Amino acid sequence: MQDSPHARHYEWQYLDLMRHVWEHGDQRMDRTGVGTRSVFGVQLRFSLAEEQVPLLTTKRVFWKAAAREMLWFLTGETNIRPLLQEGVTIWSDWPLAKFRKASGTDITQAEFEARIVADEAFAAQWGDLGPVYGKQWVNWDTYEYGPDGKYTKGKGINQVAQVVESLRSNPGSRRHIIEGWNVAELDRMALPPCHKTYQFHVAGEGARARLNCLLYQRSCDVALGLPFNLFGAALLTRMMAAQTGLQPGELVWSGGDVHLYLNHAELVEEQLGRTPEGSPRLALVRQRDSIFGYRIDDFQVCDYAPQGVIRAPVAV
Ligand SMILES: Nc1nc(=O)c2c([nH]1)NC[C@@H]1CN(c3ccc(C(=O)N[C@@H](CCC(=O)O)C(=O)O)cc3)CN21
Ligand SMILES: O=c1ccn([C@H]2C[C@H](O)[C@@H](COP(=O)(O)O)O2)c(=O)[nH]1
Repeated sequence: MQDSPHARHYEWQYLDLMRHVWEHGDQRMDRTGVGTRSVFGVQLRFSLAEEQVPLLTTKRVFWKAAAREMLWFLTGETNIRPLLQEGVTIWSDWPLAKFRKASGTDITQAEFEARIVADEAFAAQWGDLGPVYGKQWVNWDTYEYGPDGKYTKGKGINQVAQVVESLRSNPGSRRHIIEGWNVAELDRMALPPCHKTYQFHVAGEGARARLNCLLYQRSCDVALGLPFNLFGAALLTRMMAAQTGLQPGELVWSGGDVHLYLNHAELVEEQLGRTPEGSPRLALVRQRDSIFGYRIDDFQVCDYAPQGVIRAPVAV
């Protein structure tokens, strides 16, 4: 349907969801103390064919920050330093809050970030988020059990490399999964994974075989997180397709607790007054030898002329 010029713009799914959550969501207090309106169990579908990408046009989304975050996951990094070196500040709040509490100072976010960038030892001590996405994706801990019942650390599992391999060698498999929810390590993570499970699926055969992706997100901040998460999942799927010789198919996004923070009222009102326009395209301008070889300059977004930025506070 999305290929027809008369089809409804893909972004109405997002705006309809935002309206539904705001008007019908269950209002409650949440972990952050801000309060949300929440609905449970949502599905959205977006075509990734012909370079389509679910990038919002009713506000400017800083897609390069989302792309850099995705590339950072693929490196296995869990320290915010490499992100900050590239100007991406979306993960700073948690280490900052921890440092303020421990040091008893009220250092500004900018000062804290500058110090993480300038001082490697400081970054090692204060910039790490624990075993979050990157660690689980490319280096999930294993154990080797000895005959005495004792065990030693085994070699980490690179789930991303394994899925690339399984898509190539066994496309019909129903087990192409990247999982972030490592139950035993949740307590050491700054934030347990939100976009926790990515499942891939191959439809069709030969040169027309398509790669679909289903992302299950257990908890979703519709205003700030979802625009990033949709773009990130589309980008991951495009890289996966390029690495496995498949055509990009469909992104199915599935949410558990899907919410709007109560202090996002102005954003909601402003954005729901806007109408989606245009069809941005995501181009991969360079092929790499491995899914771990992509750089930010390998991605271009064309025909993106969004409406203005809408700022909103992030709940920590
Ligand atoms: N409450 C909350 N919402 C989230 O979306 C979220 C978290 N926490 N914690 C972990 C990560 C960090 N993420 C974030 C954090 C901040 C923005 C944000 O402020 N975005 C702004 C500006 C982005 C920029 O300047 O690059 C936006 O307008 O989208 C987005 C995603 C997504 N996640
Ligand atoms: O990629 C992300 C990361 C985080 N979020 C949001 C979802 C929630 O609002 C918070 C996480 O709080 P929990 O209490 O751990 O659910 O961050 C997101 O939407 N996308």
